[in-house]
Amino acid sequence: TTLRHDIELPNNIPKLLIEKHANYLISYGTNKDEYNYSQTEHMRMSGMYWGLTALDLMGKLEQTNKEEVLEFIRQCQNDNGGISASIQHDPHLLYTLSAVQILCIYDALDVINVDKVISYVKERQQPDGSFVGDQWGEVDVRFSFCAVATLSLLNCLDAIDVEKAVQFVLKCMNFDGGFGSKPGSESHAGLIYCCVGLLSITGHLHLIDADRLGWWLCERQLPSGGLNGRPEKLPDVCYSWWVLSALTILGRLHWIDKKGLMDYILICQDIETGGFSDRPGDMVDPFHTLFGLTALSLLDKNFSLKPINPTYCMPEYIIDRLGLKPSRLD
Ligand SMILES: COc1ccc(S(=O)(=O)N2Cc3cc(-c4ccc(C=O)o4)ccc3N(Cc3cncn3C)C[C@H]2Cc2ccc(O)cc2)cc1
Ligand SMILES: [Zn+2]
Repeated sequence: TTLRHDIELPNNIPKLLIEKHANYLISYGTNKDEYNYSQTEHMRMSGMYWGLTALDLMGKLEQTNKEEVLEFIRQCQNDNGGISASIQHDPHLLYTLSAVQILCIYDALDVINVDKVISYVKERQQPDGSFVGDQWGEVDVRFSFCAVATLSLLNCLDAIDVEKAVQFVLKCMNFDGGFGSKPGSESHAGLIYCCVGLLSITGHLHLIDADRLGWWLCERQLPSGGLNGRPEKLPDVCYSWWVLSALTILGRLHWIDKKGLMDYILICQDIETGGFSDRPGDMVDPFHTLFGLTALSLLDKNFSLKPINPTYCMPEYIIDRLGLKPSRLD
């Protein structure tokens, strides 16, 4: 038998500890001298998006300091329109998307210069349709997703060449039905989410082999119930989100053993501190806390969580308010 990387699950599964997770996220953002907080300055804008989206799903957004967040975002917009992870850092498509997602949740897009964000994103597109993340020029299909998601949230997709952006995504498709970060790169669940999400926004899902990709995604589930991101890897809560959101968009969520995955995710809660970790017993962080909650929201409506939109990883009611209709296969 092939040696499977996996973990053993204990038999008592805790229920979803919403109050603990809300307190963990609120205090993560408030005591700024705490060690972990200082280590994440280089990705602060994304960290804020992860924490605020999780709090909104739990119905706790009114416990956040909206004015402080809006002032921070305003100070992170650079002269070229791009938005950085922290004040005085370099702008990047990753943090421009996180900032726009936060402003959509707070319904406060007026605190930034939207026209300059649009031109910053447009300037990142390359002749082959791909996108670079910032002025250092690294190409990665993750940045294509950031560009398309940002512009669609700003209702301005026509600022870029959508057909060429789609062509580049198709060059990243592999024979296993999955997608890698660049043409020829190995399939990976996180990149599959980015490519499926981009094709969902632009209305090109018919270009995907949904059965072949759906099968590859279901193969991520291990005996522990958890999902990994590539064959032979260990399970990890954040892959629950990358795999489940892609399967939901492809209309094949029912191909997964939902109960097994739910138990795996619930075991990854820290019942003392609140928060979710990648695997049981590891350190929790806001990243895995968001993706544990969004996966549970997709798996079962009976957790007291708001519905999550699988394409944008934002609360469904925000996508509805923006009048956006990302496509899905039924
Ligand atoms: C702890 O080591 C890492 C490694 C990579 C990163 S990352 O920025 O390239 N990134 C996001 C990420 C964030 C965290 C984290 C810790 C504390 C906070 C506070 O907000 O956020 C932790 C991990 C992490 N990773 C790494 C990872 C997650 N599961 C397995 N791994 C190896 C993902 C990584 C890539 C990424 C994914 C989505 C996204 O929107 C942005 C970046 C960050 C920390
Ligand atoms: Zn992870």
